[in-house]
Amino acid sequence: MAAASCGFVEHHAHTEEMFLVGLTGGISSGKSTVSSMLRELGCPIIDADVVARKVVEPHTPAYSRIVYHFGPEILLENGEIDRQKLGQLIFTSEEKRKLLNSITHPEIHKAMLKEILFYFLRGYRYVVLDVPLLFETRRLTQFLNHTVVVYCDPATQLSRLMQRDGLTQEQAEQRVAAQMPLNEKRGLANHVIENSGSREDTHRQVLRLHTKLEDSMDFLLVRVIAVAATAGLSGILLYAAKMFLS
Ligand SMILES: CC(C)(COP(=O)(O)OP(=O)(O)OC[C@H]1O[C@@H](n2cnc3c(N)ncnc32)[C@H](O)[C@@H]1O)[C@@H](O)C(=O)NCCC(=O)NCCS
Ligand SMILES: Nc1ncnc2c1ncn2[C@@H]1O[C@H](COP(=O)(O)OP(=O)(O)OP(=O)(O)O)[C@@H](O)[C@H]1O
Repeated sequence: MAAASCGFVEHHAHTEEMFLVGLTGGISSGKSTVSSMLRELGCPIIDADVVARKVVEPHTPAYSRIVYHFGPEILLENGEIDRQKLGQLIFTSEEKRKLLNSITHPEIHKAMLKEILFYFLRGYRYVVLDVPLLFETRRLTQFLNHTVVVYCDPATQLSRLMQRDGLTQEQAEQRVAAQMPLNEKRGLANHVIENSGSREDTHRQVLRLHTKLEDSMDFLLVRVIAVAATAGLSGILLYAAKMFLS
């Protein structure tokens, strides 16, 4: 079985050798930055924010339920959901946020599962799931072998968020407050990427993480070889016993 970069193996997939990596963090802490670095290294990434956009496209079940509950005033002229408007509603009301989550999250998880299967069928050994609300929903954590939190200090997170999304400080603080504190998430993860510094510094840490994930795969290969060797040895012993007894 030939192993190549980032969990990709030629030939068919074996479910017992597959594993999932959860990548999370806070809003604007740098998940996309880290996941694009991992993607450049060849890792298969499933981005929950991208999936979340697909499952609310017009004519989908989640779209109909959002329009039913939030009203047609939530739509743009072309019929698509006005994400900015919906964002303003759900980041200022916990009740509305919970309602939107109850509509979108089951659809997001189903669509992600399909993508995971697609990667595994193509022979990838592991898939990285970029999920902002990984520890808030906890639905996926039981399936993960590694969890990675992209951390940055609160002041840097706030200023990057304000700058990227053109938000006021109050709006940015509301969005940060809608999630589990980043410090708490850091304590729940197996691996932490500290992204308060430069991109180069983050890149160095991503390279180290990548090596660790590849090593996990080596461990699995060693395990497979050990099992094969044990099976081979048992075969020889069985053959010797038969010869001895006959
Ligand atoms: C509220 C929406 C319309 C805002 O869309 P917009 O394009 O402006 O932002 P985008 O989707 O890129 O999300 C940006 C970030 O906001 C944060 N965020 C998004 N939804 C939520 C939520 N329900 N609760 C807390 N934080 C959230 C995440 O950190 C995410 O990375 C959109 O985020 C949405 O539909 N959210 C509900 C689905 C969801 O939970 N998505 C997160 C992935 S599981
Ligand atoms: N190390 C860094 N140095 C400078 N700017 C950075 C660094 N890391 C990320 N940024 C910038 O900070 C902003 C947030 O980063 P990014 O989009 O990767 O976060 P995110 O966690 O994916 O956000 P969200 O979950 O809200 O989509 C972006 O504008 C990005 O270019």
